Amino acid sequence: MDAPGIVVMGGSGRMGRMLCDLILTSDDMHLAGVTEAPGHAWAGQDLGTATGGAPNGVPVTDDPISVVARAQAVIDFTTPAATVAMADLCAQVGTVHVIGTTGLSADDIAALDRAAQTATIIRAGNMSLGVNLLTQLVRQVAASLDDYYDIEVIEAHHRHKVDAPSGTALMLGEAAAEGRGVSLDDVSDRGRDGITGARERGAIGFHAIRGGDIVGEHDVVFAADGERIVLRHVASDRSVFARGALKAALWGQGKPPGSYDMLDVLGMR
Ligand SMILES: NC(=O)C1=CN([C@@H]2O[C@H](COP(=O)(O)OP(=O)(O)OC[C@H]3O[C@@H](n4cnc5c(N)ncnc54)[C@H](OP(=O)(O)O)[C@@H]3O)[C@@H](O)[C@H]2O)C=CC1
Ligand SMILES: O=C(O)C1=N[C@H](C(=O)O)C[C@H](O)C1
Repeated sequence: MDAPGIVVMGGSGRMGRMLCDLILTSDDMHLAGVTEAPGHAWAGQDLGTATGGAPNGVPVTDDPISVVARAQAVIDFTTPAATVAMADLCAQVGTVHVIGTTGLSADDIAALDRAAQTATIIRAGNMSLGVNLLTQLVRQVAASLDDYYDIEVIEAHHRHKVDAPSGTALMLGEAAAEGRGVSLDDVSDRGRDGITGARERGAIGFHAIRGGDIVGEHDVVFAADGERIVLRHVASDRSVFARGALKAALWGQGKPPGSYDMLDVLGMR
């Protein structure tokens, strides 16, 4: 069987560039095309030429259907609006949709769930093995401690990041809430400022640092009187996210329609 054809959305983005480079050197898949936002300077060009090299036969387009219908998977690290539109297209043509985009609203997630009735969607706020393992550890620690231990999630990212809390912070917060047997919506306390009053017992706090070129760092703190447990993940290279996404694209081949995440892909459930 031929190696699956992959379409990368937003090939000029930070994650898009990393994904294209990895796929172009992979024996397990080939780069079937790259999509860009309507009117992007690269649209209509060959990817090799657009990136200042020799032509490599990979089309860049702002008309996704022309490449998606002939591919086996789309990898999408873009924006919520672009992701929701692509989920509809993947549902129509039966292409696996791997989603790393964060900052999705409840309405966006509902739209993705509707698309997943006919499409295979794999979505995670963090595609690295390390963070997905960390979610399991956080769930376990939260289940072992009572709410005398205050939980705070602290994340740090580069100055260009547009959403907060990060998708990873929300995954870790969800894991902590699950471990504690509560709903995150009921206990979430985001970005304190001013005269906030004393901390509410049982709250799960979120704090975001933005600066420089930080790739992605997350601490989950369990703080009690007299001791503190800190679970930490540090990403120093975006390839950890890209490799997870490529693994998901291959794993999704032949899977029935539905909503999956990286715990499914990594066999960690
Ligand atoms: N789940 C995970 O493991 C990870 C998730 N992310 C998330 O991925 C997303 C992207 O991150 P990052 O790569 O740093 O961001 P960038 O802004 O560098 O890249 C996003 C790219 O998407 C492009 N784009 C926007 N709209 C469309 C469209 N309709 N069709 C095709 N391309 C489009 C943008 O183009 P233009 O600039 O022209 O608008 C841009 O090139 C964020 O939500 C981030 O949080 C990031 C890393 C890991
Ligand atoms: O925007 C980023 O860069 C990242 N986004 C993801 C998130 O929101 O958690 C994953 C990673 O931390 C990098």
